[in-house]
Amino acid sequence: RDIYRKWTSRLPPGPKGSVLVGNLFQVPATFLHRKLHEWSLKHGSLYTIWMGSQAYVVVNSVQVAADIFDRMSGTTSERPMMIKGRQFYVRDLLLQTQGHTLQWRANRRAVHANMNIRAASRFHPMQEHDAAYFALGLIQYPEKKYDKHCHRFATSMISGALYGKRIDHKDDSRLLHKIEEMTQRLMEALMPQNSVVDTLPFLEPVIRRVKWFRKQSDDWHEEATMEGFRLYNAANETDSWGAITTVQDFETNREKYGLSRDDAMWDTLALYMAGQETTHTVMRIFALAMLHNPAVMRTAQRQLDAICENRTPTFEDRPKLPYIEAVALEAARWRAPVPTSVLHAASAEFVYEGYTIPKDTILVDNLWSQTRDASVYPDPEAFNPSRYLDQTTGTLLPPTADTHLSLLAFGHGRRVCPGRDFALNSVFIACAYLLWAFDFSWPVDEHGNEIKCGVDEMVDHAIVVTPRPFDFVLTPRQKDLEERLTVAMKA
Ligand code: HEM
Repeated sequence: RDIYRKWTSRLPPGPKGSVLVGNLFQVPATFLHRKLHEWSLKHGSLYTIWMGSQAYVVVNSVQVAADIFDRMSGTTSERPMMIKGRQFYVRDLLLQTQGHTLQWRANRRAVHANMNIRAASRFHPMQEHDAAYFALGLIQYPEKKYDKHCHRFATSMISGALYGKRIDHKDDSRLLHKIEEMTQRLMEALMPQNSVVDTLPFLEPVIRRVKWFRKQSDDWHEEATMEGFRLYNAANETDSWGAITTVQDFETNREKYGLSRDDAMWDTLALYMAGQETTHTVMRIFALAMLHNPAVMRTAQRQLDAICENRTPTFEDRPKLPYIEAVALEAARWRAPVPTSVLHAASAEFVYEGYTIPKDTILVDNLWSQTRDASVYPDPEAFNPSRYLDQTTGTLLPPTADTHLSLLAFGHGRRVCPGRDFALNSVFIACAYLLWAFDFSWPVDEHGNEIKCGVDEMVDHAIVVTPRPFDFVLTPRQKDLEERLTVAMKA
């Protein structure tokens, strides 16, 4: 039946696979985006791969993605069944894997109320403070690797906004690691190539019935519920700078949002899981980009020096710092942290360019290929913040209504990342502080050769792909830097 279905399908053609399992054995266990990109060079902007009997339509160009995920979002905003991850691990309680249901809508509304562009600005004082603390930490704790500093910063931001709990440089608490470790286990379970039951769904009733098969997922669920409530119940009212925490808002407005206490707990956990490693990764990509592109670093520093002179940057300076904003946007595009986004699915059959895409087809929003689409990003491998700027005035170009080119790394349609404004605020202010405070350079070996990390030396953490840890030298570029950062933190 499957073979007949494949032969008669009117899906876009793709790489040839074997008759029974399709492309299953051609799909690598890691760096999936590289294989999908390689196929896109041969099969174009839209192609199909088969994992057993499940069709995956891969969307590779900016225009086709805008058509399918934005214009047709009414039918393309479903999430796949993902029996192992969505059903067994999170029991359909986690926002990012939930179906396009009324419950998901209620969750999204509550999250949007907290993280939309205006609401997210209430966290500016906390973010400014923590950016100064980030820069100070790089001076005071030089033995700690840069990636650990980024990790602390990203975790402190999200846990401050959700629970009002910031993370200290000396802190090595559960807050820093526990949720991340659980997210990692979940991400692995969600990767289709790691799930036998998603490739051979007829096994589902057996696995559902036999407790032993479900041990891993049951343990994960129990642990996540416990950790989630531990954090939720201990949350502070504000982030310590006067902004209402997300938990506090949920507790005040739960009824209005249509959430139970369990829903509210899972929503905060969803934000924590989604916001920690992504933001952390962009900060690592930013440093890698500055080290490989010293001319960009100097242009950014010139703009900072002209606007801030020798005081620390603030959010108030943002409209006058378009180049720094563009550096943050380009870091997210250049090495998209979530290169194949989160899988979407079709909730009904639809026709696109003469192809018929049946209900339940999985849709891969291949952000990696889209962010290398040379028709809209000329010379896509170059790290070039100027692509977002008006070449005459140097101001930020208005967003492209059709294709949101400056925000492509955050996905599409109704599922677009609801934390993007909050994330970009964190990244903007941290980039501004680090560029204002330091020059970045590669360390050298005993022969004077630079010890570099290549732009493609990445680690795959399942869903999030991040640069490997690397060393570099930070040279202070301001007089009395430590004192000034300390003063900025107290301001
Ligand atoms: C620079 C950092 C970030 C990047 C690159 C990023 C990227 C993404 C992407 C690609 C998606 C999938 C969108 C889709 O399915 O079309 C997503 C979803 C999501 N993100 Fe982010 N994200 C970032 C930071 C954050 C932060 C800080 C939060 C929380 C405050 C967050 C919360 C979420 C949630 C809850 C979803 C699921 C939305 C849904 O399924 O309806 N993200 N993000």
